[in-house]
Amino acid sequence: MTQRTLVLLKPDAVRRGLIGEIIGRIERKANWTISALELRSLDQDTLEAHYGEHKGKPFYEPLVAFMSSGPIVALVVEGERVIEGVRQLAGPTDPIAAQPGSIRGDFGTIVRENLIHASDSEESAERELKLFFPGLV
Ligand SMILES: Nc1ncnc2c1ncn2[C@@H]1O[C@@H]2COP(=O)(O)O[C@H]2[C@H]1O
Repeated sequence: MTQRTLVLLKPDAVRRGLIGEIIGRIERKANWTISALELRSLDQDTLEAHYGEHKGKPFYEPLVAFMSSGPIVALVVEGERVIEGVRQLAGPTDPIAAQPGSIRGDFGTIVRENLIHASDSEESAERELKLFFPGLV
């Protein structure tokens, strides 16, 4: 089942010099392809659209502030079962609960600053890819 997913390397990953480390882990999985990649800063509209489901939750405002605190790297990754696969590489949301060996488990301690976002379903991937890479066919 070939899929596409949106991956974001969050501002903490960029600040800490972990772009290569994290992208390397994605590249080393067999048969996946990075088909788009961009370093950019996120505006408020994009963040509101991306995190709309969390609006009103206590962590929403600090999350949006964090995500606009520096550049992120946005990637499109394609391949067999890539949606589930990248989320396995990332580990669970809370880096302390994440297994060592996963990206969050190896590098994170803070729930908000958990290094990486990856679409959680085909529906989310479709919506998020349109938002971040509107020119994608
Ligand atoms: N309880 C929480 N406290 C702080 N940040 C959170 C909490 N739950 C989720 N988040 C952040 O909200 C983000 C939602 O998208 P992600 O799963 O990529 O990563 C999540 C964390 O960065």
